[in-house]
Amino acid sequence: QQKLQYGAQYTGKRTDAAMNKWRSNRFGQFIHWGLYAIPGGVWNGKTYNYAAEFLKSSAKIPTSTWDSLMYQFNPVKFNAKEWAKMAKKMGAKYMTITTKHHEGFCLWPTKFTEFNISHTPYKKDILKELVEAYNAEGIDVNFYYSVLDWHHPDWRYDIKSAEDSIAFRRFLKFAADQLRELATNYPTVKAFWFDGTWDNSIKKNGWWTLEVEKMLKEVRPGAIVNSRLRADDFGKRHIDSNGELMGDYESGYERRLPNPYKDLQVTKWDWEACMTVPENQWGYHKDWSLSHVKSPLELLEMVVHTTSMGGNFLLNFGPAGDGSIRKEEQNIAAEIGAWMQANGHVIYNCDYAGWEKQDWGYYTKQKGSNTLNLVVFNVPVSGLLKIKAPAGTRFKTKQGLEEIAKDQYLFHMPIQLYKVPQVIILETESNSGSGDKYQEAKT
Ligand SMILES: C[C@@H]1N[C@@H](C(=O)NCc2ccccc2)[C@H](O)[C@@H]1O
Repeated sequence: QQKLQYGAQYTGKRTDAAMNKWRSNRFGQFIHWGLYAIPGGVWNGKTYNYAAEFLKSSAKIPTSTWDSLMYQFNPVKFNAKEWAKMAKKMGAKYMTITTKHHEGFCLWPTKFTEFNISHTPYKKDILKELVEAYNAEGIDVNFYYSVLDWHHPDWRYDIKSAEDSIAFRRFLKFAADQLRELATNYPTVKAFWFDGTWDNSIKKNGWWTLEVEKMLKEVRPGAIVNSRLRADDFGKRHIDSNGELMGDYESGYERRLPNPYKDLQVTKWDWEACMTVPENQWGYHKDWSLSHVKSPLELLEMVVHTTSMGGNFLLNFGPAGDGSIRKEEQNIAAEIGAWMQANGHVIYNCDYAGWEKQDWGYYTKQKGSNTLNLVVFNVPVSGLLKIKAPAGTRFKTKQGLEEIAKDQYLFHMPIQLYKVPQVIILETESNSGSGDKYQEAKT
């Protein structure tokens, strides 16, 4: 253990009301929307199959050319209330919006750069419209903010000279000013999702990442920041040089989930996974035939998988440049929403149950309750669900449950065709403790 000035500020999970609400939300909608949605992955008639929000670099477009897209940004089909209603129907409890992505274009009328929504034909404060529409639906709003900024002249990937460090100090002040502006002008914001913090320039300025965390929590008490913002005294990111998680939740799972057998360490802290519908498209891409597009059921399984390991799941939508939501995304929202409508009680305010995962699916548990939720994705041909209970567990539920050995059970599922994941709720005795019926075989 060494004394760190810019390391983790506390250990263990936050248990204040703001963090408890963030944790209980479990399922959120990510929205990537910016100038990149206008070309949608196509430039001069050529389709680029890289992530659409990287078109500027994949098509080697000069900054001045890219930035002039601002004068075309006029989403005539944008309707914040419609987006919010769709998210509500999907069962999202929070929404994270890209206030500024790597391109540097700001969705709010910031004082600190002209490269913002007020200089587009649309003019109005899109961020304000979204925050109000989503909050009106009872959905919390969080802000994604990319520190990496391809537009700003003082951005540096590394600090190699005195000039670099003078320019980058100006840049860090610019970014801190924008973040203070966001925390001040949109007072219902709940959390800040930092991205674009992997470069050496940031790793060499860990002090700034802590200063931003402190400032945001001062301006907006209860505010939540992700581990991706943070670098410590030695440039260590997410986890400090003493092995402690920095920020309020771990944000390393991007387009991948922790293994439910091998990565159980994640159940010890708060974490969030973010996921694209295609293989790797966050911004709107015109051509989704270029990769696998995940089905509603594939995505729903990820939601349940994440809850079963005590994490939040942030599912990405990439609205088109005109403000419309593509049909695949509308369909996902409707299908996931239908299941969440009937079964949200096994997701919201649920957590890791501590039971050994089985092939048929996932366990979740309502905090402090004696009910155990089984969410079945893979119905065995036998119809028998294997359950290995913690030592001495006693079930209140008898229906369908067959004890076959010490702490080993089979749950009998009715043999039928299942088209959606099945939820089975088992009741355990509150003080399930010692005493067992079958002796271990002597082998
Ligand atoms: C949450 C996602 N993070 C962004 C991302 O993948 N950035 C990675 C990256 C950006 C720039 C150079 C190399 C790698 C994506 O554009 C999404 O915003």
